Amino acid sequence: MEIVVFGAGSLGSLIGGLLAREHRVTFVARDPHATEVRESGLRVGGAFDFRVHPSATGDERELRANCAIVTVKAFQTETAGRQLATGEFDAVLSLQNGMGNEDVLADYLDCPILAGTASYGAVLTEPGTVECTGVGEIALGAREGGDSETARTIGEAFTTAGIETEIADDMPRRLWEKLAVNAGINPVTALSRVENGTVLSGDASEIAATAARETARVARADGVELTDEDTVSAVETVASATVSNVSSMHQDVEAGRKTEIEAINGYVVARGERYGVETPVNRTLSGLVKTWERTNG
Ligand SMILES: NC(=O)C1=CN([C@@H]2O[C@H](COP(=O)(O)OP(=O)(O)OC[C@H]3O[C@@H](n4cnc5c(N)ncnc54)[C@H](OP(=O)(O)O)[C@@H]3O)[C@@H](O)[C@H]2O)C=CC1
Ligand SMILES: CC(C)(CO)C(=O)C(=O)O
Repeated sequence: MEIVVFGAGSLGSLIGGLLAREHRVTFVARDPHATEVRESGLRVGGAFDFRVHPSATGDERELRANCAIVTVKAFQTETAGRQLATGEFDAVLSLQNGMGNEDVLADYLDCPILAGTASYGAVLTEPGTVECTGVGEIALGAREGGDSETARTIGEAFTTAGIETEIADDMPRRLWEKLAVNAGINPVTALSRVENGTVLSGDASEIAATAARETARVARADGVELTDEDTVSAVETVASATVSNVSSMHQDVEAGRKTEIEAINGYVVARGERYGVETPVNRTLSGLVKTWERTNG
């Protein structure tokens, strides 16, 4: 299969590297990473140890492939959609965190847009080298839920490349559950500068659980079956499985980078307003992170 990875940073380089063992993969990446991959290949370390040689370009326009995988940060999705619209793809799959990415892509693209979640951990440690910090799985399917032939085809391509992949007919519920996990863990760990395991006890646990319960309430107002108990236990399961992880938002604030707060807690607040669901903890967390962004990001 011909696959384009649009935004080959940490996650995109890992997933693209795994796929390149079986498929023809092109990275759309920034320099110096793109040049290093083009000239010397990509080393995948951490939980893996191999080198592959995908194509790599910084030229985002007029690309063609069976599938484009979008792995830019949520606030870069609109640019990705605009650039991908200059090319031709049978399908586009978002593996990003946060909500609304698929809708933004659908605004620009005519092909089927698939939703996905990734529980792999990845860090681009230097140009040409990505470390897998946690082997997880990919779930992908139709963004509106239900069966999808396109999702099955792309899922098979992932599986052939040795990626643990589930074809899911309930992506809206999965996206909301992942959103609840991120809404609970990410801002709490970022604002307190603690590892994920800290949200398993004390005040941090209560704040994360409340943010997750608020998210579940908004999800239900949006027509998705998600219980408070399921979301709180999802937060606990992920925090337990990633005890020593530095969450992506914590990494962003440490590095002085813009965060994905708008697509995570900001989305919960905005959707809550639409349905008349109160989300005071998400509003507070979102407001604090945005205040930090305005003054430091
Ligand atoms: N890393 C992980 O372990 C996981 C990440 N995710 C999610 O995946 C998404 C990506 O995360 P992550 O990989 O960590 O982020 P990164 O910032 O490492 O990767 C995105 C990359 O895309 C590049 N990029 C953005 N726009 C363009 C463009 N127009 N052309 C070329 N390159 C571009 C960025 O460059 P620049 O920074 O210069 O803009 C960056 O190198 C996020 O939504 C994240 O929440 C989900 C699960 C796990
Ligand atoms: C699951 C979690 C919280 C793992 O750190 C994550 O997705 C993130 O850091 O963005």
